[in-house]
Amino acid sequence: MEGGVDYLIDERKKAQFDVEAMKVAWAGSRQAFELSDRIAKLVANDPIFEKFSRPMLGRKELFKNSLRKVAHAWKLIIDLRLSEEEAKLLRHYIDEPAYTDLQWEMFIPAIEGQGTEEQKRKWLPLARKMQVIGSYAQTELGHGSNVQGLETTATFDPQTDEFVIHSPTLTSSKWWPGGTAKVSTHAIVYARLILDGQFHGVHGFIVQLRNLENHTPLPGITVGDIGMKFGNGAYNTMDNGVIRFNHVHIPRNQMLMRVSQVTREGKFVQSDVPRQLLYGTMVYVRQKIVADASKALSRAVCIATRYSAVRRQFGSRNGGPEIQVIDYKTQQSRLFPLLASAYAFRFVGEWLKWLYTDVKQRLEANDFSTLPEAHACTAGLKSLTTSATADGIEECRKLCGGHGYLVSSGIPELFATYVPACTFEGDNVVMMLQVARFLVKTVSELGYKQPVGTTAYMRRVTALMQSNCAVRTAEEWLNPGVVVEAFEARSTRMAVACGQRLAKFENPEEGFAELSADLVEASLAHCQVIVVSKFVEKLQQEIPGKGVKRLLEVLFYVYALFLLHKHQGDFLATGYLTPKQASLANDQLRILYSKVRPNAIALVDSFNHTDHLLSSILGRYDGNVYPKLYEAAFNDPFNDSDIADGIHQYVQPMLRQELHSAKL
Ligand SMILES: CCCCCCCCCCC/C=C/C(=O)SCCNC(=O)CCNC(=O)[C@H](O)C(C)(C)COP(=O)(O)OP(=O)(O)OC[C@H]1O[C@@H](n2cnc3c(N)ncnc32)[C@H](O)[C@@H]1OP(=O)(O)O
Ligand SMILES: Cc1cc2nc3c(=O)[nH]c(=O)nc-3n(C[C@H](O)[C@H](O)[C@H](O)COP(=O)(O)OP(=O)(O)OC[C@H]3O[C@@H](n4cnc5c(N)ncnc54)[C@H](O)[C@@H]3O)c2cc1C
Repeated sequence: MEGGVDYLIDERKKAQFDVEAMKVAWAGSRQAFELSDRIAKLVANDPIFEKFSRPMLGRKELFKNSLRKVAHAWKLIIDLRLSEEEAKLLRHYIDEPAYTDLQWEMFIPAIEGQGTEEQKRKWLPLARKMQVIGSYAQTELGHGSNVQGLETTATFDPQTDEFVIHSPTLTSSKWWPGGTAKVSTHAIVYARLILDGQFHGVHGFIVQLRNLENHTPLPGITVGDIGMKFGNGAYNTMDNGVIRFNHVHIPRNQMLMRVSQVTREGKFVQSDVPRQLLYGTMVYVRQKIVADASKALSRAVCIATRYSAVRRQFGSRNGGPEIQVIDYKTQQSRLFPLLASAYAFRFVGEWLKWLYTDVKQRLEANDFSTLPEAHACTAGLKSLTTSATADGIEECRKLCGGHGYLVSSGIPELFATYVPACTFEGDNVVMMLQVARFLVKTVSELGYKQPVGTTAYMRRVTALMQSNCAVRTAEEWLNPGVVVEAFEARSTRMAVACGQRLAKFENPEEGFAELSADLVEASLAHCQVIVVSKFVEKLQQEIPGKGVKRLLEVLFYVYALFLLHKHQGDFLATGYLTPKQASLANDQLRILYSKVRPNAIALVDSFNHTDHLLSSILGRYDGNVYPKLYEAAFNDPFNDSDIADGIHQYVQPMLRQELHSAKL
């Protein structure tokens, strides 16, 4: 803290709950809290992990610096004997997209999920020791969302017992795989399997890209970087690559063969494992992305909340201080729902992790029954949480006024790094359409099949379609059962209405395409039911610490009633609510904001973000914003000299009316 002064001390004194206990509730357990706190401090205190200067670096310098950080981190992992969990936290706190994300979150999981026991025995130890570095090369220049449309071919050659990997067209060039352009030695390449001239679907193949001795690309492989991406630092620490294969031979045993096999004779064998397991890595990463959303949103909210308490604007009386902008109701109505969303996403992420672990165990035991539900949940929640987080970060920038636009606010880089999460691992609209397929199927089977899991509420379809909300006062909205029922009724009604309209089409696919915008809205409504219900389930657990549960209840109502207010068109159009009830919900929301207000700073302190992670002058823990902004401006290398390069050459001739004779 700057000179020991805490400019937010009075704000912190207002807290009505035990902040230390809330930190534990946010982390999930005391052990989780202590672990992440230790790793966060390890990173914050290590000068190699400095990141404030990142946006000022050119691409090559930025990339080299990122390689240095990864190497240093790996050395720490070995020297300090960090566990896999600690190593993951280390990567999170270093906060820099790098090839290791692909190694640990895609290459290794792909082999774990789609490889045979023999393949796992061979490749996993090498990958876990970083003796091979792998990436995930699925997307191509011409196709990303449509995986079945990929053009790269893997043709079996029975003479040599090899597959020949080839890029037959320009659009078949692999395009985007992270870590590939400059680093990875291997990639899981998704390609159309061709046996004896016959196409057998898209499969994953382990392809070596570079020579392990001198790192040069192997013969037949053309590889490079796809170019600068959005933002300056941001995702540009990652070497997203383009790869072109010219008849590259790989051994037959490098096709990932858990789902299907190719025999020595070149016969295709489809095992009992469903083909969808080929998409299993994406299910895993989507679940991780949901868990990550609350981390990103909480960072932006922490910055905007602290700055809103520091910033004063208008309303001075008798020469006294002006009003803190956090006290404006408009500021609260934009900021506090985001604060509540960060908590909501944290808890739904925790639940989704549990769901994924359960599905993974079942898959290992060849029980595939819960895979469709896991796919719909991960796809839908990935879409909901990343869209809301990306929009939320941008809202936080606006909440910080002009200073939010400065790189030193920490928000522009956070936004630029985060926003591709709406696209990668499945475009958010395409993902919601997957949920829609699942919902339509569930609704069409309601007459004879009991929905289970997250759609179980639709068992009460008759009641949810017929009964209406009974709320008569704003106070009556403070009932979790009433709130959840409203979300369930709206979702059921939207899904059933879509089902009824779809039934009028002769061709169901045509109907699906025609109604897709409505189906996306119905899917969002269903995903909101999941988030709201999981928040309630969290509140039903024991949550220790003075005032902690009460504050979380307040945040639950803020989250749910804000959504209700935002989507009141749906709630009214489906007939579950009256305009009066929607208006009472909004009245309650204002009361809730005043309950959040004294606790706002303590609630963002509970995220336990270090100043290093926030990398934000506006979000500093001590609130010492203005002197630090001023200092940072004059520390900018652009201010090294009063006379910038080019002034004498281009400005002075103009001032002197001598441009005609100047050398431009
Ligand atoms: C932010 C930091 C977090 C930390 C994590 C680290 C991050 C690492 C860095 C990430 C970098 C980014 C990497 C990438 O982007 S990799 C590329 C990702 N690509 C995609 O996501 C492509 C999206 N497209 C698809 O998933 C599919 O093609 C799509 C589902 C859209 C359509 O596929 P297809 O045409 O084959 O399928 P159908 O619609 O006909 O469905 C057939 C049936 O299969 C079911 N299905 C589909 N997907 C899955 C799945 N993943 N799991 C299980 N089941 C699935 C589908 O429901 C159909 O079922 P039914 O027949 O029963 O209806
Ligand atoms: C930063 C970043 C990192 C990435 N890393 C990797 C990686 O490591 N490995 C890898 O393989 N890939 C990677 N990708 C690629 C990523 O997975 C794809 O970009 C993503 O899946 C979206 O596919 P697309 O680009 O084909 O988009 P498109 O599908 O072309 O989307 C374009 C537009 O069309 C719409 N659209 C598409 N299909 C439909 C439909 N059926 N119905 C309605 N609307 C539709 C979309 O909503 C969108 O608005 C990365 C991408 C980014 C941005």
